[in-house]
Amino acid sequence: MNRVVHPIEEESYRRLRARLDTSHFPPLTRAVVERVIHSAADLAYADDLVMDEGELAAAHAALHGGAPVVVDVEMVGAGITRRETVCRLRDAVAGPGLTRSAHAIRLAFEEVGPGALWVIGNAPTALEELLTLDADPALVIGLPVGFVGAVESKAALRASGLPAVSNVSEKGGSAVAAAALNALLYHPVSHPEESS
Ligand SMILES: C/C1=C2N=C(/C=C3N=C(/C(C)=C4\N[C@@](C)([C@@H]5N=C1[C@](C)(CCC(=O)O)[C@H]5CC(=O)O)[C@@](C)(CC(=O)O)[C@@H]4CCC(=O)O)[C@@](C)(CC(=O)O)[C@@H]\3CCC(=O)O)C(C)(C)[C@@H]/2CCC(=O)O
Repeated sequence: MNRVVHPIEEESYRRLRARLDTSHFPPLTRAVVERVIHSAADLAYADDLVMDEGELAAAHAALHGGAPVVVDVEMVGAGITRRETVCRLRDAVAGPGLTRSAHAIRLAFEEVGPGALWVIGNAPTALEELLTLDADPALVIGLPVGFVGAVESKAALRASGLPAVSNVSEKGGSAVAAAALNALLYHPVSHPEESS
């Protein structure tokens, strides 16, 4: 995607790189780490985020091949401005032992089926629910925030073996999760003829 980068964003990246050497990260990992840090102004994410370059490469191809993108809450979708997203929170209802966010994940899976990219930035219960489904995701960006359940749900994501972007701490949030997806959206698609 050809994107015109605003001078303020350019300056933000210049200052970020002056304070943190990210050059040792492989390309997609670097793109995600930098965009998350850029969105949160929090350099500590460099040691907190967990991801795998090979999984990112496969997810990047799926994303640019048209795989659907599902988000847990509208706030995450609002941050992903260059791609349509699926969010079923408005249709969801809370029940005994079920948050609206978790129900929304069930509804979204019924809509999109396997192979989607899932972006969870708010609700730990949404991530927990996703892990109970046979969703065969292209990627799970699991970056819910908070004191209750966020750390545990992200640890469960890592233990699941699914392709994932997560972090170890209580930090996260809608803007950070949207930024991680945007990093993959903005990263150029290389064509075989360009590398020969
Ligand atoms: C427990 C919940 C937490 N919410 C957090 C932080 C924020 N949530 C905002 C908003 C507007 C929404 N949060 C809901 C998702 C709502 N939040 C919850 C739930 C009660 C349970 C989720 C869970 O534990 O997994 C959840 C309701 C539900 O039944 O699922 C939201 C749907 C509530 C609503 O309006 O009905 C709503 C989502 C709106 C959307 O679609 O975008 C905040 C903006 C609230 C605020 O002003 O404080 C904020 C946004 C943070 C962000 O970056 O996303 C926590 C901190 C994640 C908290 C988790 C537990 C904790 O540790 O406190």
